[in-house]
Amino acid sequence: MGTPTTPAGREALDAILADPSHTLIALDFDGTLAPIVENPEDARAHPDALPALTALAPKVAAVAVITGRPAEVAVRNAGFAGAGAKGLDHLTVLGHYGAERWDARTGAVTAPPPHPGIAAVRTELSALLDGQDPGVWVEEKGGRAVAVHTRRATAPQAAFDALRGPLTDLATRHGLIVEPGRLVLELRPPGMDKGVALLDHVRETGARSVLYAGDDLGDLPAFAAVEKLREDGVPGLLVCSGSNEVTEVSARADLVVDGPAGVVGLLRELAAQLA
Ligand SMILES: O=P(O)(O)OC[C@H]1O[C@H](O[C@H]2O[C@H](CO)[C@@H](O)[C@H](O)[C@H]2O)[C@H](O)[C@@H](O)[C@@H]1O
Repeated sequence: MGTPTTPAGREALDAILADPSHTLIALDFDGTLAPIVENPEDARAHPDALPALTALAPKVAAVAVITGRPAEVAVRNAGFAGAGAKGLDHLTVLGHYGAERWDARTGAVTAPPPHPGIAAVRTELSALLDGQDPGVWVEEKGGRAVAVHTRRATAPQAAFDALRGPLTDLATRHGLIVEPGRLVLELRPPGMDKGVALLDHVRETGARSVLYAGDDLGDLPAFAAVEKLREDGVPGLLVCSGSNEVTEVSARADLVVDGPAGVVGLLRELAAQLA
């Protein structure tokens, strides 16, 4: 298992190893548990993710996946609902940045009503994207958000930069926010982020230490939440699933691992050490 490069990270790892039954393991999905691919529908958890999680979950207080995806999409693409997910009864998936929730114990999804701004934005989006590179496309997210992807454009970063301003104006006019990610600009309701979701889940589970792993800008509120928990005396280990697309996350992390394969290796090692 890699060694955290910061004193706070080493303290948190020691706390996790000493008292795993009060540890919350919280993980992002895309880019952290699942390798990045061109088509979001094709994203699947790393093949070793499920075995690693089923080995680790019974040894800790709780495991949560906190994702921008609809909860049921993350559940399906991670393979959490199938027979291979034995031992994951303490697993919760917090979708749409924490606005939605799926619990392994019940298999049910709870969600607030859709924000009316999403339908309004959807009707204006085609005109705004008219004339864009044909590789720019819109992901529908169950009527609760829309994501404009530029990964397939001829010049992905230039398309992202050009669209950011107009999409922000559009979102603002309809009471939404823009969540920038890895070559994606998501228009979604305000009021929830991964930091709020993580703090709520720490309170709910009574966790006394936390590990959070993420790779993207949308994970930074969760990183800030862990930093706040540390100030309040709750040790937290910040893990970056490293990529060459986002540098802000590795700069804030205690431990940088090599993408989803590295995250899964860390989870597996943790499970082995706790045995
Ligand atoms: O919070 P996350 O689990 O990281 O989800 C955030 C967004 O991830 C998805 O997009 C990213 O992954 C795609 C599949 O690998 C990739 O094609 C895209 O470029 C990435 O940005 C997802 O499609 C979005 O809806 C999520 O908001």
